[in-house]
Order: sequence, then C-alpha cells, then structure tokens
Amino acid sequence: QNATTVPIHRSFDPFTAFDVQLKNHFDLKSLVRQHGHHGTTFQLTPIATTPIIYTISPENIKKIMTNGNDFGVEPLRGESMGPFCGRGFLTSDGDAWMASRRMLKPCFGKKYIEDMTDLNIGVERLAEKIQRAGDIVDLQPLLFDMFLDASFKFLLGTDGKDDDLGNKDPPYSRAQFLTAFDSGLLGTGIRIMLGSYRFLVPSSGYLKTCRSVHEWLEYFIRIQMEGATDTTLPNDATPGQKSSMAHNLGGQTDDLEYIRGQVLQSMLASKETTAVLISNAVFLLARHPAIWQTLREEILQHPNRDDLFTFDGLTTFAFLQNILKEALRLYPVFPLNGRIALRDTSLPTSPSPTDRQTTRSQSVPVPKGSTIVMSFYTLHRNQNVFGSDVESFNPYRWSTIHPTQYEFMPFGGGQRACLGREKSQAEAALVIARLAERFERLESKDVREFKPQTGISTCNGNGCKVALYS
Ligand code: HEM
Repeated sequence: QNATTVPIHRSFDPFTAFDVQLKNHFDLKSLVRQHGHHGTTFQLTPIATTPIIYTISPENIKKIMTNGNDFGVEPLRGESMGPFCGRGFLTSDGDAWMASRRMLKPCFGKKYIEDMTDLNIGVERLAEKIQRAGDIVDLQPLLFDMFLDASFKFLLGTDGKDDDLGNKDPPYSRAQFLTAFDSGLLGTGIRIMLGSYRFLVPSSGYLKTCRSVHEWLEYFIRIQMEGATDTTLPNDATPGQKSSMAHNLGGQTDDLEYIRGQVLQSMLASKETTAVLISNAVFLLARHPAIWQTLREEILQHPNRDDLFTFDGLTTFAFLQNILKEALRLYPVFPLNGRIALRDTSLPTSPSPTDRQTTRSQSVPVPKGSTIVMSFYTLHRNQNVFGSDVESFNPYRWSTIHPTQYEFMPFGGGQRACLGREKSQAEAALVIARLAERFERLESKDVREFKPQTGISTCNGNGCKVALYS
C-alpha cells in the first residue's frame, strides 16, 4: 500500500489551529460541513504541534477502536484529568486500562443492573411532577435529578440525600459535593483544552476542589468497602447495599484511592447520560405526534404489559427500541471521540482525490502524538447508510437499514465500548414506555431547534419543554 497525504483544512491560527479545534468541539455542524468538503478524512497541520486528523471512515475508526497499541487516551487525559479523576478506565491505556476494565465488568453483571424497582418509583414521581406542572414542563432538569440519584445509588449504595443517610455523617452535604464536582470538572475541562499549556492556569484552588470531591466520595466508599469484606452482610441488605460499584470493587482490592478513581470516572460516564438520551428522545417525539401515538399503541396493545416492563421484557417493544436508536443517531450523547497515536502508525483509507465522498485503500500516515477526532454526529449522517432524509427523525428507517458496528456508534465500539449500554438502554426504554402508557398526548412547547451544549456529554441547551396530557 502506498502512503498518501490527506486533505488539509486551513486554520486562521497556523501555530496551534486552536480556532478550528475549538469551533469543531462546540459546533457539531461545522464538522459535518468540513467532512462534506474534504471527504471522510482530513487534517489540521499546525506548525507548533503534531497533526490533528478528523476521520469518519468506518475502516479507519475500526482500526482506531480496536488497536490499543497504536491508539490510546492517556497522553490526552492522564495528566489533565489525573488530579480530579485519579487512575481508572478513562485515563489509562494498555495493561492498566485492561486491569481497570476487568475490575469494572462484574459491576455490570445482569444481576446487578436488572432490578428496576427504584426506577419505577422514580418514574411515578416524575409523572406526578409533570401533572403538577400543568401546561408546560422542562423534562430535562427533572430527568437529570432523577438519574443523578440513580447514579449515586449504583456507584455508592446511597443517593447521599438526608433521608437516605441514616446515621452516616459525611464531611459535606450532597449539594456541596455537587458544587465542588462541577467546579472540578470545569477546571479539568480547561486543562484538557489547554493540553501542555495547562501550567498557565493557577492550580491551587483547583487542587483544593479536587480534594473536597475526593473526601466526600471516600467517606461513602469506605462504608461500602467495609461491607465488601464483611461476609456476614445482613440478608435484608437492600440491592443497592449489596451491589454498589464501590462495594463490588471493594471485594476485589483494598486500594481506596484506586476505587475512588474508578467510581469518580464512572460518575462521569453515568451521571447524566441516560437522562440526556431520554430527554432528547422526548424532545423529538414531542415534534412528531403521530409517532407518539404509534408508540402508545405498541405499549397499550399488550394485555399483560406490566410483565414486559422488565429488563428483558422491554426489548420486545421493537418500535420503542427503534425510537431510542433514532434519537441516538440524530443526537449522540457523546458526539465526538478522540484518541492519540501512541507511536508512528497509519490509517487504512483516505478520501479519493477525484471524488472526495468515496474512499480508497491508500493508507494515511499518522505520526506519533497525532490527535484523532471521530465525529459520531457526522458518521450518523451518512446518506449511503441511513438514507437521504438523514436530518429527519424517522424511527421507521430502522426496519430496513442495518448499519455495521463502525457506522453507528452511540456507545463507542471495539475494546473500550460502553459497559453501561444495556443498563442505560433498558432504563431509557422503561421511562419512555411508562410515560407513553400514562400520557395520551405529548406536545412540544418550544419552537427552537436542538441546540447542542457540550459538557460531560452533549445535551440540548434549550432543555426539553413539553406538555403531557393524560
Ligand atoms: C445513553 C447512555 C450512554 C451512552 C450514549 C454512553 C456512551 C459511551 C461511549 C461512546 C463510550 C466509549 C468511550 C470511548 O471510546 O472513549 C462509553 C464508555 C463507557 N461507558 Fe457509557 N454511555 C452511556 C451510559 C453509561 C452508563 C449509565 C454507564 C455506567 C453506569 C456507562 C459506563 C461506561 C464505561 C465504564 C465506559 C468505558 C469502558 C472502557 O473504557 O473500557 N455508560 N460510553
């Protein structure tokens, strides 16, 4: 195979190309346009740094996601996120990452994630809040609150609220923890953006905030670890007590700092992701009343539908599953993903110079240290895979299309594919199915289009303002 160069996108700042990088991070449509212009792969070639390569070629993505020796995350995230997140699956590569994934996997075993009792209670409360709200409700913050509680319980065995604390006495309140968490996260985001220039921002306040976050988490993790070594755990322990991630990890190691890293990194992965998926799906459904009616029919036509509101049963609602896929296609919760080349390597395909929309098997050289950015937002808008109406919300398309693993990637793919996928999909399905069962009409109360807002994940900056009528 001959090595070839790929199209170069010009930046206003020739030294770092920060202008284009920032724009592409926050404005997802700009990357759609750039790929439309340059083809499936193009690059920025700043004078002061290694290249930044953007690719949406499934063959390239496959290599990036499956070859952990050549492509990793540690140079990008390790130093920048370390003070906040510690060690864990998000910040490591190679053997260290493999060990952390091996430890985490049992926490996602079916017996730990299939119980939906708490979530059913949560939806019931949500429905009451919706009814109290009357003609207009912003579902997004309500879903954030609901899944924040669920995430705390899954990770720490408690939601940290006063009425769940019993005789526990943490160093700070949950609200103070969340303030510190958000501030630590913001500081970490700035450090990631600045890369090797992060020394330019003062770090003492940031480090103090990180410490507060750690203290609060360690307090609860210690309690869960005690349970993990106690073989006489009471039989009447709640599922949360028995199966929290901290408890589970505590059975595998007594390294508190390591467990804290894994739990904190899992908090980043789970704090708002499922809530964003549900909020986006409802945002879309509210603009398509006929689809809401078809969904209701699918749910209501089952005489014993209560038996189907279970982890496995929910997968029988095929139309509901297609709605979730379509929401994830249009608005991936993580629209961008990045890797760093850990050594001089290559990608297998490049755009054809004559017709940029087709690819050819000519490899792209990738020097060590290059950043690779994959836009799932753009990948999911490939007309050859999804049809000519890629911007439309059309769950019906899923009855006829069959994208491959690297053409549709809302949960990532390859070695680091999402461990929370089944949990998240089942929970999102349950919430939407219960709402569809209960509310006859769903109306949008916001004419503005979806406005991607990038934080840990990407949600709608305008929220999800709707009315639901029973
Ligand atoms: C709609 C919900 C979710 C979406 C769209 C999502 C998406 C993703 C994506 C794209 C990745 C790959 C990251 C990469 O390649 O760098 C990932 C990894 C991961 N996700 Fe999720 N996720 C969701 C929910 C969750 C939840 C609820 C949890 C935990 C409770 C979770 C736990 C994880 C873990 C542990 C990994 C990392 C695996 C590794 O690095 O080995 N996710 N997720």
